[in-house]
Amino acid sequence: MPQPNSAPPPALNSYDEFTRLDEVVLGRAEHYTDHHTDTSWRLFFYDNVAPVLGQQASPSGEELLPIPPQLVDELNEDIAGLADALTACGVNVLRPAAPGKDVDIRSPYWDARATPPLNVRDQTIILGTTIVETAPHVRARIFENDLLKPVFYRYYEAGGANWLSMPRPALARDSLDTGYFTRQGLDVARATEGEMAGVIEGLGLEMVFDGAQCMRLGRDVLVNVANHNHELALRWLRDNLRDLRFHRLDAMADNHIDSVLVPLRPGLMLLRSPEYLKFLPKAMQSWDVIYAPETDDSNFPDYSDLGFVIPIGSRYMDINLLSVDEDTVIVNSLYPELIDVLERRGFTVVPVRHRHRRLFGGGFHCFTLDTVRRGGPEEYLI
Ligand SMILES: NC(=[NH2+])NCCC[C@H](N)C(=O)O
Repeated sequence: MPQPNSAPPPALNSYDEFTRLDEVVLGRAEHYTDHHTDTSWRLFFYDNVAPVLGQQASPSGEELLPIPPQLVDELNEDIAGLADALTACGVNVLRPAAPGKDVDIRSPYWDARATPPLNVRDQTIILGTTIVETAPHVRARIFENDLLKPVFYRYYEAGGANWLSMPRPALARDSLDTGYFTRQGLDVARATEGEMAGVIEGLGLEMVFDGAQCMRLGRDVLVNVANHNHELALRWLRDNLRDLRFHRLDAMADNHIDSVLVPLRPGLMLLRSPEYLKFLPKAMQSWDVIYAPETDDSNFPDYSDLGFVIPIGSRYMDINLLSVDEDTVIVNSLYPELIDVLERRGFTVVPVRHRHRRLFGGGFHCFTLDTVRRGGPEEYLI
């Protein structure tokens, strides 16, 4: 509960990715001890992990893949740098509660080692003045938002904020759609074999969706739909948030799109490559584009000595920048090529080091949930 003398929190208001940021939730990585590489995890990261599954992911059929603690310490150091940079930019930084221990969770159909609330972009979308909790794909993440509840109640108690939650999926044996991969001719056996989850008779594909499948542009929201799990979620969004216009992006990526596309200001976006233009709404195809510059392998740490080499994120993770306002962006200092391009376009770049972005599946946009920005439900797609 708020202390009697503390200033009232600002009202939840977040309609876009680029207007002036006043308050943000920044994830944390304590107790990130393992990747629980069950079927839900393997399918979620299949684009990145398929080539290495069967090698490092489960060397002896074990589902828990221990993460060397040194890497988590270094990740926490880099997140502390991000917190300092945000504060120096005048942004109020809130944190999820800490898990306080390694957490094992169990549903009637499966069990999992819980993931800490690091990529807080994923299980929630702020749509204007509404907190929308989404429907996790990865079983290990199903209770992750519990640790954000103190923050959500802070806004809810202050008034002005609505709070909705998609139906919580059971994530039973047949809940997840493998269609995105099979349509590309890929064999998903390496993800689905050894599936431990129980069956719920009569339950097929469920609504399953992550917040990071959306990009917000005022009244318009782009939504990546790569399979039937997502299709159900898009319908739910349309039914429940009637003042917003949702634009379906047809399988622009397997799930998240924030390492493909980041709108920088009205009329200008950062895009992974020209191949992605065709997925965007017509009105956006005429925007000015900054394409992600090539980067060097030397900008990525070498993990061979640690024997831990599962990249769950792609080489493009650093597209995933966070805008403080339409002229100021926080960018990984280990992507100097992008910093250079943005500075030449007149941006003030705040460089923050982030070493292990490919191991924890997130960049600065993923690690943050921007709860208070100044923009409203503007019309940017005209
Ligand atoms: N919000 C996030 N966790 N985004 C991460 C997207 C990562 C994307 N799948 C890639 O490998 O590039």
